[in-house]
Amino acid sequence: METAFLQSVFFQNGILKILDQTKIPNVTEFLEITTIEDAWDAIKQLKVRGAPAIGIAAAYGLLLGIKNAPENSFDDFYIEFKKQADYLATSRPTAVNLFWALKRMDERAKKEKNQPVAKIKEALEEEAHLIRQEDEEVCRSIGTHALSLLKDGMGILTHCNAGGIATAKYGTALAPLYLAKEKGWNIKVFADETRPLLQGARLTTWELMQAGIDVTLITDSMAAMVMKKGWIQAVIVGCDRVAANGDVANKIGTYGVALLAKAHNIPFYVAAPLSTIDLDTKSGDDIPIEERDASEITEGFGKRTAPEGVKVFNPAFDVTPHELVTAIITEKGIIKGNYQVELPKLFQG
Ligand SMILES: CSC[C@H]1O[C@H](OP(=O)(O)O)[C@H](O)[C@@H]1O
Repeated sequence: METAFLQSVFFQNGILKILDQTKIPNVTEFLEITTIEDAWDAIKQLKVRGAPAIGIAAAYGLLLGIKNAPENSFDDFYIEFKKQADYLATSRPTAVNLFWALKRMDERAKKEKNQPVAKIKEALEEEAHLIRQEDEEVCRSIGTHALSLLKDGMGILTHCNAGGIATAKYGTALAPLYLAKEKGWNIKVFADETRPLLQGARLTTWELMQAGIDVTLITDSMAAMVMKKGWIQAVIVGCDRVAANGDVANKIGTYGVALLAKAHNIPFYVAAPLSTIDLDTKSGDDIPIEERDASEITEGFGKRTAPEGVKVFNPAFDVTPHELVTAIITEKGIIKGNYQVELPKLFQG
């Protein structure tokens, strides 16, 4: 039986609706967003999060920003369009889906430039819905390809949340787990809590438990021990940007998990939609890494756990060198070997 998924981001009657992921697992609450400023804030505060979900939210948020854009000429409309798109682009720097979605909306606007502006706005809403719909199909396809790497009874470790709520549906790293469940497999998942924002503890365990999938919560520092105990046969994670050489930016802590997997001779898989592969970024050194507020570490979830004024380093992501990536699982298939050569082939027709 197919898993029932909660849609975490969608657009209805001119309103952007998002599942507020900062409230999970305690409250399942949808926000109704009617301004681009609130869309920007929802992305910044991780109320909507996960690379594909961020791209979808940005496409819908842009519709809110151009609602009252001038309709006398394309040129006047496009000045406002660019201003609003550039504003959304400042919300978070690492997940390339944000920029990929905004670029796709820009290309659609230019394609329709000879239409009356009212029609262009309709076409842009159609494009935003297409981005969401396609992501659903992409994630299901990633799940199907990833499933070929898994076996009934396996132990899987994952980091952060790359589940259905981080995408239009199914997720990326978690997609094969839902398909495995549909096949009646019993895969045992170990979810890193993923400090400091605990996407693993709060979101991944919540998603998998709802689906009846066997999940055990561990602290990030326990990953080495569970691997040493032989409980893990594969690691699968999501990503926020794959560089042209196969270096992968993902939630902070992923690089350490990749090193542990290598040390224990465990395959380390990255689930990546083509919308997260950025051939314009040469290597991981060129991926902008978001740094977030110190309070996420010193008083996470409102409880102070470090002295006032302590120095803090809070990068939201790290980069796993391509040498540690066993395979990149995309909607077009599983990529191994020389990523510099293999990744561009994904985009050739
Ligand atoms: C399916 S993309 C999931 C990816 O995004 C997360 O970052 P954030 O929670 O900050 O949006 C994390 O890196 C996940 O692997």
